[in-house]
Amino acid sequence: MSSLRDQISSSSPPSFSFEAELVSWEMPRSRPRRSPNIIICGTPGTGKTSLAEKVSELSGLSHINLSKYAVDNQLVDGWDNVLNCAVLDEDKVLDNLKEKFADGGCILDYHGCDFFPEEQMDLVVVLRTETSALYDRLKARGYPERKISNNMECEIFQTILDEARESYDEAIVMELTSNAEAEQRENARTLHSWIQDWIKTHSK
Ligand SMILES: Nc1ncnc2c1ncn2[C@@H]1O[C@H](COP(=O)(O)OP(=O)(O)OP(=O)(O)O)[C@@H](O)[C@H]1O
Repeated sequence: MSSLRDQISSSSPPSFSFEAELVSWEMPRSRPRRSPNIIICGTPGTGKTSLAEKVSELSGLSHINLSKYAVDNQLVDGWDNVLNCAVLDEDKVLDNLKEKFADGGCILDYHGCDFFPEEQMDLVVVLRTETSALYDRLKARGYPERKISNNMECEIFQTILDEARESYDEAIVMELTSNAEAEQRENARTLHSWIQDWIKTHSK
């Protein structure tokens, strides 16, 4: 009498195959975003917050002023005495924002951009401002000379633009000039129509 093992090994294959079972089981994927996530970055004073507010008004996406958000939600890791601003605890920030990023529809405004996960970002906007206009804006804020010159150097050496290009696929990095108010309105319209196109394309 044949053993159970023999019976199993000699029996014809079952009607389903193990391979087919495996193929039908997919890796869990992050849920698709219904709206894009956008970072607006650039040297302090280039107009990130004011542009993000305008785009948020036009598009309905939610604006997160990251420096303020991090302070309000205790996601900071000290104070930078040179730049005179809070130092973010990047891990805490990412952990705090991961659900929002997964849903999509965030317009983040922050001077840097390199620590956001590339797969969660759809567009990285880098604002650029001529040095004379930037100097006037920073001076009007009453910033100390050291802070002004640090920020001016950052803009002259296009530090943030390089950071964006090194951290993300260049196809999603958009450089926009932000020297005059008319330009800011134009930038807001450009980003609004980019968002509408993105939503149309991704809802098909
Ligand atoms: N394109 C522009 N033309 C003229 N003025 C502008 C423009 N963009 C911003 N401003 C003005 O410059 C100042 C700084 O703008 P804003 O606070 O938006 O800059 P920011 O990049 O967010 O700065 P920070 O990083 O320090 O928060 C504001 O008074 C704003 O009205």
